[in-house]
Amino acid sequence: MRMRSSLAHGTALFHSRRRACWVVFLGYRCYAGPSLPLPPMSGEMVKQTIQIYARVKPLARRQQAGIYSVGEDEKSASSLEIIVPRDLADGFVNNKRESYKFKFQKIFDQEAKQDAVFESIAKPVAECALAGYNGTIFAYGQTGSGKTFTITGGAERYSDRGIIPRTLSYIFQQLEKDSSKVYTTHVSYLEIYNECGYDLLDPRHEASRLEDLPKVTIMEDPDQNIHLKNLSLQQATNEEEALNLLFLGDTNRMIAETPMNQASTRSHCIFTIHISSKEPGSATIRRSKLHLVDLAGSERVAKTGVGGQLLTEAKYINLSLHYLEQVIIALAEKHRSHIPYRNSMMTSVLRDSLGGNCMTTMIATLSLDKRNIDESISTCRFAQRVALIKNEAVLNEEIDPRLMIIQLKKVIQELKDELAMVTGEQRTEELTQEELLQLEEIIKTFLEDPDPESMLDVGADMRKIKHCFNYIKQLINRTNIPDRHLLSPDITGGEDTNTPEKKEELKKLRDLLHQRDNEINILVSMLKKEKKKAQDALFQLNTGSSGLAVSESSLSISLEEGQRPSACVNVKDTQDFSSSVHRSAFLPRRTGSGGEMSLGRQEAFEIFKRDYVDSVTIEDNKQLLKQRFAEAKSLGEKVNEVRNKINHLKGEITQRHMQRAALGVASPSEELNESDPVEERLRAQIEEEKKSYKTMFNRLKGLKIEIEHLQLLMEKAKVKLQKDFEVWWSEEASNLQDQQEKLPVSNSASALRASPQSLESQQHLYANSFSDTSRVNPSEDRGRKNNLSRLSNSTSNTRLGEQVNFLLHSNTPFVNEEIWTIQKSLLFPHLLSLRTRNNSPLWVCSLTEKK
Ligand SMILES: Nc1ncnc2c1ncn2[C@@H]1O[C@H](COP(=O)(O)OP(=O)(O)OP(=O)(O)O)[C@@H](O)[C@H]1O
Repeated sequence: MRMRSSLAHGTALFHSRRRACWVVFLGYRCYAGPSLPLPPMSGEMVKQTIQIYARVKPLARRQQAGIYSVGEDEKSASSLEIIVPRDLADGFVNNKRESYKFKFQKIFDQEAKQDAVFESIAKPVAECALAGYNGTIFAYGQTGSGKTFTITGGAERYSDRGIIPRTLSYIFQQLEKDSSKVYTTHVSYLEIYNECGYDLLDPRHEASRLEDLPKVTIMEDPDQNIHLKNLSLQQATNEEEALNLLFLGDTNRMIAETPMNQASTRSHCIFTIHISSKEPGSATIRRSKLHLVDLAGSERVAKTGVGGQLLTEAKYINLSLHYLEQVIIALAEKHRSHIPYRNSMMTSVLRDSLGGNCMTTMIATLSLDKRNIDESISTCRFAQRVALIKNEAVLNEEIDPRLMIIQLKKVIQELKDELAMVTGEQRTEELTQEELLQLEEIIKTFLEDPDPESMLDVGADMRKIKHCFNYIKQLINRTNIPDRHLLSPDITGGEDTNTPEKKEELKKLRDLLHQRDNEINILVSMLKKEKKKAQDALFQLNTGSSGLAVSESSLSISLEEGQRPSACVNVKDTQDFSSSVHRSAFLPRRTGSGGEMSLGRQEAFEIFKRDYVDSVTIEDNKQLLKQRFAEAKSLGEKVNEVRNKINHLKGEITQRHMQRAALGVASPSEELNESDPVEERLRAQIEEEKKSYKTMFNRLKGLKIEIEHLQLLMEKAKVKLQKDFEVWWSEEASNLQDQQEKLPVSNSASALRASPQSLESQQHLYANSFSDTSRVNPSEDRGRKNNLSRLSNSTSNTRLGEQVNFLLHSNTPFVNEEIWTIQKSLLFPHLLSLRTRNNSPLWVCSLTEKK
């Protein structure tokens, strides 16, 4: 005999758990009630015979030769036919018959899975337990026929979980779903070994010898209710906790090794799930128990070939199973008044499950190989007798005595109060502090309730009624008096305002109200005025700036408005030429978003950038940066390649190791430590790759630094460019202004009177005039020419041509000699600036490209 290894986790969990009451009431009366449990208040009775099922353990192929067959009859019950082979028929079973037929609710053949067994057998019983009925499922069969496998499950696969874990899981799932009731669940795990009971959830189980453990004993009260002393009930609030307890109990379970079965359980085990449920606020509690029983093997002692301790065990097991059979036989006989439950502990404990308040199901586990055929037939016969037993399950409802007492006390008090009121008898004693507080709470709730139908119910106690009136009166006086002055006559009922003083006061208040109204009106109109003013100012500001924008985009001679009113008069289409160009149009103008440039200025900036002295450096750097980026990218790819290669080579070495190890196993003579040339080569290759990896990696690092540096340089250059542009822009603007001030009015006026030429010839002229800009560096020159051609191309009307033509060919002294170039103002196509040799701007034109 040996104990299964202890489970540290389970034990720890167990120790922290609160121990339940030491006495458990079996039967439908509660375990935790007063010393004399109350009878069930109500209950729907369910009468049914014990349901019997058979499960056939999978056999080895060679044993499967036509020993049994499974069929279904017209009532959809299953029948099992066991055919006794001729060589066995002469034996002790029955030497005349060769075939035995048994009926079951259902037969689970060899291939039946655990989930199917649970669905058909355990689920309905679990549902009954949840509804408040007791239930029992017990497995009966010879050693090794699959009782433990069916009830607890196999340890190998998750899918092998048996009825207990699946039932726990199902029950907790259902409890979670049902929020209408408050449920409490406890479990107990009893082991009956050699007619003694042990608590499998007792934490001392592992540490002590079995003999030293307190035995679970049966006690019977005068009402023949069974109580189990020393069996603990452990609360399990969820599936995990319940499974831990099951696991702990299984670990503690006694097992012995017999020649027939190396891990045969030699004890009866009863795992019980206790469920109680109560609707919130209700005094009715439902309590039910679900016993899941794994009986010890039913084989005959002679066959097991054991002796000593095991023989004693076998005797006890057989004895208790014999008593179980006695009980079953007695129950099956209709007129037997005495049922010998007390003969064994197991029958005492399962008393309710056998012919009592319980829905009971039996699973006959069968091992239908030749060797066990007689045992299987015995099991089936036993099952047939069990099927005759009728049980009467009732809904286990009871009233919680504590709640019942509270409720009854309340009723008595109410009746007393009513009586006192009817008889006119006055209760003289003062209301207690607690009662007063309660009343105040009730009044508050009543006053706050918006429902006009709500009632103030304080019972028939006159003291309470009086107190309520007083309290409400005080409340009204205290809280409402000051406010009543402000109430309208309708609300106050008009009565209070009738006195001359109150009328006076009311008048004063109304005047005050009127005065305040006036004040508010004045303030509002002031506010409106201010708002309008602000809007006007804002509007003016906006139109002012849009005026600038208009002047900027229009073409006119660069003179102040009013100074040269005739400037545009001579031009054909006055709509296209504005008469003025405001000086500020040329000044650096920031838009609302701060650093953004206006369109013209932006274009100027673009061209300035192109002609900028450092632009070559910037461009070079940009190219270099691009180059470096490309280089870094390809280098990065190469580095990755090399790394992959190294990893691959390493993998090859590992494979090589494995091959060599396998070789070493196959032929131990081969020396594994001997150096491997293939591996050597692979290692050399890795070294090479590592070297190149390192070089490339370093180069990549260098490149990264270089790129960062170049980026920094670019950033700096950008800032410098922007600054230079700003300087140039403002210089340009101030020069222009000076120039405008000095300019003789007649020049421009006469210029505009000059005869127009064709656009083509004008373009030609521009080109010529720019062709001898020898002092300008070639790139600048190219830029200007481009700008010029852009300008000419974009100007499809002849007006611009007319003006420029005049400037170039008129007899004014600066024309031909003085004009050096159409320079910077060409930076943006809307502006033209004629410059003299000393680079001072003469004219600035703004043009609109209207077609
Ligand atoms: N339906 C089944 N499918 C697969 N394996 C099974 C089945 N039934 C039983 N077994 C295997 O047979 C062996 C014995 O089963 P089990 O321990 O459940 O028998 P038992 O009736 O509980 O024996 P005992 O009476 O000695 O406790 C176990 O290894 C179990 O895994």
